[in-house]
Amino acid sequence: MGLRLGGGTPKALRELAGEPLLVHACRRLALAPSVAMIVIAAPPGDVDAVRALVPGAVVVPGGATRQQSVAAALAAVPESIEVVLVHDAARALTPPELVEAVAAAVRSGAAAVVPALPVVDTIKRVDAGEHVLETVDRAPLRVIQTPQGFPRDTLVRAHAEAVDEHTDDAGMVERLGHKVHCVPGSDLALKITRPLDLLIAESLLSAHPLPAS
Ligand SMILES: Nc1ccn([C@@H]2O[C@H](COP(=O)(O)OP(=O)(O)OP(=O)(O)O)[C@@H](O)[C@H]2O)c(=O)n1
Ligand SMILES: C[C@](O)(CO)[C@H](O)COP(=O)(O)O
Repeated sequence: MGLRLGGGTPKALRELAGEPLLVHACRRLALAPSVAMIVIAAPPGDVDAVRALVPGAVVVPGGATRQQSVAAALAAVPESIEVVLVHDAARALTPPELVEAVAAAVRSGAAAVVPALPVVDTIKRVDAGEHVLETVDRAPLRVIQTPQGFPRDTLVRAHAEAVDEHTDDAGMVERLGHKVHCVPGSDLALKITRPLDLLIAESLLSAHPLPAS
């Protein structure tokens, strides 16, 4: 619903440079040679609007949580598709090269692939009163982005066997005991979450337009 971004419109439909985030995201996905089809889990009240925005995509109603939305979209992926990438419309400027790198790593045999960036700030753990308990070693920490890639069967099993809510799909595959492989993430794949992120995205978009087709 884009509550942290504000504005009263489901986030995927909020505009960046005159076009919905969803359209920016799908355009970049479609430019990755590995992407054969796009399935969108849309806000349930906006399914028709989303179909009109991305005519080539399969559109299904999303769920109450991100995990439920992914499960709904996954159920609409044909059996013939062997590699599934799960992406956030909120990461609207994710470059096609990153999409392709994730798909390639899955094809090379990984059970789960995530784009990862190093942590740039000092990280501290705090108690309920906001008192610092410890300063965490940030060297082994990573910020995780999307798209996240999986062999279809692995992702289907992870969703079928999930007993609690996860903030990403790789976390569910991790729970099955599989190794999750990191590929270098991208600053362009930032998740547009707060109003500041929209300003940053505007600036990134003018600095990194897609090549004219
Ligand atoms: N029920 C939901 C909730 C989120 N998402 C998607 O998951 C991605 C990451 O979620 P987030 O950034 O948390 O989006 P919102 O849930 O819209 O944000 P907020 O929590 O601020 O409302 C977004 O592309 C969003 O569209 C989804 O498909 N289904
Ligand atoms: C999937 C994700 O984008 C990876 O960083 C993130 O976990 C989504 O989290 P949100 O709380 O639903 O924004």
